[in-house]
Amino acid sequence: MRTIEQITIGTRCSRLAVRQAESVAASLRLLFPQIPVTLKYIHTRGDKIVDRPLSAIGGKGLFTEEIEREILAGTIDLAVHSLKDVPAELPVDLTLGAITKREPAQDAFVSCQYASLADLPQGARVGTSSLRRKAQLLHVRPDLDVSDLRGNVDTRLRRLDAGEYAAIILAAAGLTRLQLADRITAYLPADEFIPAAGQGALALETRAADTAMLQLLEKLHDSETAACVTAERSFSRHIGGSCQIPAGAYGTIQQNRLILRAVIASPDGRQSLCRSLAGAPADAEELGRHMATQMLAEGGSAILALSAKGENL
Ligand SMILES: NCc1[nH]cc(CCC(=O)O)c1CC(=O)O
Repeated sequence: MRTIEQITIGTRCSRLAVRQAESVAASLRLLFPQIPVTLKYIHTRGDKIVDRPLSAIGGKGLFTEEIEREILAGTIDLAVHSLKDVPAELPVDLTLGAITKREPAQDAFVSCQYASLADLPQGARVGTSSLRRKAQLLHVRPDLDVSDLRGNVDTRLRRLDAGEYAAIILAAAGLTRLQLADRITAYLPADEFIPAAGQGALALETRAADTAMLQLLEKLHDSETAACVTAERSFSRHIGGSCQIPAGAYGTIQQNRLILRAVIASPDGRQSLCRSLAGAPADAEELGRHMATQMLAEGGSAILALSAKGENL
């Protein structure tokens, strides 16, 4: 097994990505003071596309491909990703060496004028580009004018502040990590606004054969978070989920039981199928698969077909 003499972490250039990579670098330096840790900034395809909704572009791994290529080439050792942005299937020679302890996974309602979703006037404009958020918003408030909002967190907040939207929806975790938690007007309840699989957790991706690195990363691994996100990602994978589809999954651990909630919705929010299942944390993968099979059979397939046809978009 090689001795690790230095660690190069690859990161996207957005303020959130850099903040996340820096926090992992700081943890590594604390745990292994003798190992120098440096960051390498990498532009991804997803970063270059700012004018169209991601759901219209398609292609998995928009934010990860270039970075993965560098891990495989050995120009970086490690990538720090928002787990939510990591496709369900990884390239064969790569693995997630650690899942760090999750921040609150909920979506945040952010507004300059209104205290909550319920306070929004009829027909108010709400910004988000996520099909899942759009469907969930329309499910409870069909009157809303949900319109596209892309860009990094700062850009989205700036557009809200400029008055383009009555409110926007963002992951609470991103705001918290950027020390912008004071911008969170309200947390959307996770049982009604089921977050995206992996939301709020960070994944450390590395070479599957790099046993020395994997051993070192174990120290950053949070097994409760890992069980939850394993179930969530298993669900997504088994429904064939991507950001093209309004679906969400959220696991929590209560008294040593893994509770998985999931949603499959139509893009217009009119149909929304929600289920909750419990199982042992050790069976997380199986729990996600079981949830997917059950929901697809109970009408999920028909709802997904609406997304595939692009109906009601
Ligand atoms: N899709 C972009 C993205 N990827 C991860 C986060 C937030 C941080 C996280 O979920 O860990 C965000 C921004 C958002 O959804 O508001």
